[in-house]
Amino acid sequence: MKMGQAIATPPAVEKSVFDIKNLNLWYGKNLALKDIDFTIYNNEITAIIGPSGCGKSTFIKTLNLMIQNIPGVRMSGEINYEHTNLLNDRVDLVDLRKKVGMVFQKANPFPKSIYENVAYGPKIHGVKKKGKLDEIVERSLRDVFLWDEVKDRLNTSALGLSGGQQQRLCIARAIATKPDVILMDEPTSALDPISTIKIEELALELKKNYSIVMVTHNMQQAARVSDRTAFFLMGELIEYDQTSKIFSAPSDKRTEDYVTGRFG
Ligand SMILES: Nc1ncnc2c1ncn2[C@@H]1O[C@H](COP(=O)(O)OP(=O)(O)OP(=O)(O)O)[C@@H](O)[C@H]1O
Repeated sequence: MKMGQAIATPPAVEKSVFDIKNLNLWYGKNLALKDIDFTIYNNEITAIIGPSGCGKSTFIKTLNLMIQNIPGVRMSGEINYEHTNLLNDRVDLVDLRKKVGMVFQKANPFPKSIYENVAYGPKIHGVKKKGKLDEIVERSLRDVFLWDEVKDRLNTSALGLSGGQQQRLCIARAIATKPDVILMDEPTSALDPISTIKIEELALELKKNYSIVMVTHNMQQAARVSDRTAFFLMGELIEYDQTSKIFSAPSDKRTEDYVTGRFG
């Protein structure tokens, strides 16, 4: 190397968290996911978009195997997570769902106190000491920017919170067990615009420590928060790329038609 020559910074290595290959999923005889190849990367927000019925919810529910609760579901292919193919290897579902947490469209806090909602997961996973639980509850509620709003009413019912607060509580409940991945299935579709913005800001903050996969009907939301966007159509993954590319210069005409509002 010559004197004064700059040392090139090697490109950051993108680490994947899920590596999905040839995933097919049937509800009875109906093929709902067709040959999906999909890599989900660490510390990113991955948005899943597409018209109603294209398979977004089905896909996201394969990642923590929640889909298996539905009778008649059959899958083939590979869902590789932490060197394990979730479809072939024996998987401890309690452990998987600790690592791959989920938040739903409609906030679904347990009919218990705010404190108990957050402490629930850690207790199941063996944390018994009150001091440790207190610490986890406070940290989780701080991480979702809810602590200051609820610290004086931790022992009151979670059902007394507003919709937006309930959704942040559900995210706190998901992160209390220190997952790797948080799945969000239309997390803001039942919320007002201010609560929606709060959840989006929260997702941007959380991706520093977690990987987030977010199903959304709202294309502006995908464009605002996600690093990569996947466009599904009739069970197929049509295009998956950097979000900026999907919204400004998609490769597939069908993606372009969808993101420009020509159908959907
Ligand atoms: N429990 C089920 N049993 C049978 N078919 C189902 C079931 N759930 C979904 N499907 C079918 O699978 C396909 C994909 O549905 P899915 O709910 O994944 O779509 P989606 O993109 O999430 O739709 P939406 O945006 O309306 O929520 C649809 O044809 C749907 O009818």
